[in-house]
Amino acid sequence: MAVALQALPRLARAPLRPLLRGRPGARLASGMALAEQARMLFENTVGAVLPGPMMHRALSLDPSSGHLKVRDRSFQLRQNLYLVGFGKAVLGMAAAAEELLGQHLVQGVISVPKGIRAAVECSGKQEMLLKPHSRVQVFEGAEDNLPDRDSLRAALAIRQLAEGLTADDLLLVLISGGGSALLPAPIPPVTLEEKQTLTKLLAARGATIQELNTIRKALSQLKGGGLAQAAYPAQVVSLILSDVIGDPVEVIASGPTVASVHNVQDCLHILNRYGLRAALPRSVKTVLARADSDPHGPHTCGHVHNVIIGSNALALAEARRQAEALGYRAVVLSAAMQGDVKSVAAFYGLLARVAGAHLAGVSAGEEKQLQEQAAALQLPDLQLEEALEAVKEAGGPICLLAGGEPTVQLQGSGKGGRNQELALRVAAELGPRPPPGAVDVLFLSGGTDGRDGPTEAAGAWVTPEVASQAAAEGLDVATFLARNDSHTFFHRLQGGAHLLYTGLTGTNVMDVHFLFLRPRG
Ligand SMILES: Nc1ncnc2c1ncn2[C@@H]1O[C@H](COP(=O)(O)OP(=O)(O)OP(=O)(O)O)[C@@H](O)[C@H]1O
Ligand SMILES: O=C(O)[C@H](O)CO
Repeated sequence: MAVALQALPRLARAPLRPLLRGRPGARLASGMALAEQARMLFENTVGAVLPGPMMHRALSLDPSSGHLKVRDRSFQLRQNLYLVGFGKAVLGMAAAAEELLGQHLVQGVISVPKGIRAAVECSGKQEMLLKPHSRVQVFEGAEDNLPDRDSLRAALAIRQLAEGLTADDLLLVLISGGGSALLPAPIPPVTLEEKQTLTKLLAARGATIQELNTIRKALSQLKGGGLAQAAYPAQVVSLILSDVIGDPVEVIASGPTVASVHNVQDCLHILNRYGLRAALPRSVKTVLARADSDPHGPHTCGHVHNVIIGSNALALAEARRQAEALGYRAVVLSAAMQGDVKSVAAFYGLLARVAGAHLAGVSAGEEKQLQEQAAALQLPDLQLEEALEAVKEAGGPICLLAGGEPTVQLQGSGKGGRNQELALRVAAELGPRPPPGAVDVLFLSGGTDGRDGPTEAAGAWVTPEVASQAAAEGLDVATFLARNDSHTFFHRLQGGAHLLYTGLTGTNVMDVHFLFLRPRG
């Protein structure tokens, strides 16, 4: 455990070090333990997508004129700024907004996860906390990512603030993943309990986030553009930290400032698909029937400016820059890694062997199989050819980067998360069939929010040797995988040395995967 815990103070207490900026050089790559580099790269990648740096990148204020620039748009501030927010990363986003724009801020309300202020305080990240006499009211709720009474109170306070605005006002809306559960405002007669039950059932039956949020929008006063409509005629600027593949603004936190394009038929199809249509509560049927004959049609959002300020792609771009500074040839493979964790692990196993063979200068017999495996994953942005070309050209240290959110079909009752499970499955792929030649290989998978499933770890890293090291300690990889017990496995292996511990990071742009290959000697 000692080794694993060493990582904690680095991320939790100190500002992240700009990692060896500037001069690349193979000397760096070879002089430093691979595991230490991987761990540092993860920490620094997360550090680049913390709410503060992203808000500073997106916003700038001219203090003399009061002009607020949000990317390419300009807004006049004159003590007319209001703020609302909901999501797992919103506390830090609000703190940065207060720091930047505080003198113009009249009032704010945010809805954030239960316990987040205590966790942030505990980790010493003062910059993610609001000022002592802040004008922003904070509600904590949605334990276990489900809407509850506390988040309902927050949603009502947010709606009230929005409805009181005039054409002279500017509403800043801070949005991040987890926002749907933190902004529940069911359309009567649907009750909070009914919404909770329906959300749970859809999620448990495997509905995608797109499907889940289509239903949430249809039953909500604020989702699907409802918040933007409540704020009209004020101008609305939404700053969005994406936790959904492809960064679709209408899906992230159920798009409260984006007009919904779905109709009742879409909802009924989804409910049918998951066998829920017949058992719908009467209230839900009433609201859906009403929406069908709504004379106002969908919300209009012409007064809204939606801006994505952070995403998985941004994290990967930073990881690539930092890996290059360490002397690696770095390539981003995909920011849309999804699909069953078993297929994703098989892909990484094959990729490591093919890339390793190229580096070792031996023939890569499995290249066709790799291409088939990649095609089966259907990743829209996969840069496989580019990556393999880079490996062939580089002939030296390589770092392949990807991100997204694979899915785990839970079968056992063990303790784990999708990152630890992916890492362990990659270890199982590489153990019996490691890459050929004298090449060191390391694979890391980590959740940028710092919490992988219901565990305290953010993820884990593995090498092809993990399976045999585990066997020497009496741990059988296949047995732990069959129980979905990856966390217990890594916790026991070498005293937890392969686990990543960062604590709650205060951000969330899905997961990142790093594959390092380094010729030995
Ligand atoms: N024992 C386990 N082994 C592997 N994966 C697990 C296990 N238990 C839960 N999970 C996975 O963890 C995920 C839920 O955890 P988590 O809260 O980190 O993800 P999330 O709800 O997608 O939130 P976020 O997007 O903010 O990370 C689910 O995808 C679930 O399948
Ligand atoms: O809150 C939500 O809807 C999910 O985290 C996706 O953004």
